[in-house]
Amino acid sequence: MYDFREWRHVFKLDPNKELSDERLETICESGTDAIIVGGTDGITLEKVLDLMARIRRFSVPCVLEVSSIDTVTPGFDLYFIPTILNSSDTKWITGLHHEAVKEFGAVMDWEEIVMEGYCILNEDCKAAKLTNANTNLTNDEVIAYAVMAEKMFQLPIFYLEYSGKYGDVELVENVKKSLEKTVLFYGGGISTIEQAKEMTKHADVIVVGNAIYENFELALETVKMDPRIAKIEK
Ligand SMILES: CC(C)=CCC/C(C)=C/CC/C(C)=C/CC/C(C)=C/CC/C(C)=C/CC/C(C)=C/CC/C(C)=C/COP(=O)(O)OP(=O)(O)O
Ligand SMILES: O=P(O)(O)OC[C@@H](O)CO
Ligand SMILES: [Mg+2]
Repeated sequence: MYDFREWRHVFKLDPNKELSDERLETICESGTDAIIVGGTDGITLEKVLDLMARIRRFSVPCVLEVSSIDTVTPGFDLYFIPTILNSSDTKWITGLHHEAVKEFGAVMDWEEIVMEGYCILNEDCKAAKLTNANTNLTNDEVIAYAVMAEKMFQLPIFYLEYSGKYGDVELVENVKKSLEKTVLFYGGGISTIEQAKEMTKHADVIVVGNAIYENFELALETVKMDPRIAKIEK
């Protein structure tokens, strides 16, 4: 299923982190809607290619979330391109994107490319530091970014990013209410099925990343928040 509008749950795998073949198979066959390959630091083309080849043994949709121009490679089902709406450096909003389109424009298949408007809210996460994101935002300011993503820029995805920290459920609920068409991704600190269920009530898609590397069994359980999968398991 390559239509991210239908997704509810995805795992984000970091090419810079170790995962055994057995665990990778369990993740890919878990019933999750897709695997996103992405991370902030230590990402090399070699590591991306290796992880892509290992995921490709399974039928789950496989997405590259592009974090640098040097690590883009053909072979993924979709390419998610972050633009950090609350970055204070234009490089992370349109700068690198401009360079990439200059370099790859002629070979880019726009049907496979999906823009993500990020709002990063955990000041301590690597992505916030790298992009110099202004995380000191009121709820109204976050909502304004969501509305800009949808109404001004017509971005298909708005991504509330708390990487490494469980976020503010009420804010996620209010952001969701402010969106009509743009799909709301929530990622950050989901490590139990209870948290997965709580965020799923509001976000369209929840993203589980670090928990895979920290408590594999609990991370795996987060898939079961999806009634489609829970039903199969009953
Ligand atoms: C033939 C061919 C090569 C086809 C492909 C064509 C194609 C798709 C070309 C790409 C074109 C393009 C426009 C590329 C974009 C260029 C680019 C580098 C944009 C910038 C992206 C960006 C803003 C990156 C910043 C880092 C970031 C926000 C990454 C997102 C992932 C994220 C938030 C991870 C969370 O952090 P994590 O690493 O998990 O943290 P921990 O390690 O602490 O867990
Ligand atoms: O790693 P965690 O905290 O689960 O966050 C998931 C994802 O949003 C990271 O980009
Ligand atoms: Mg991570």
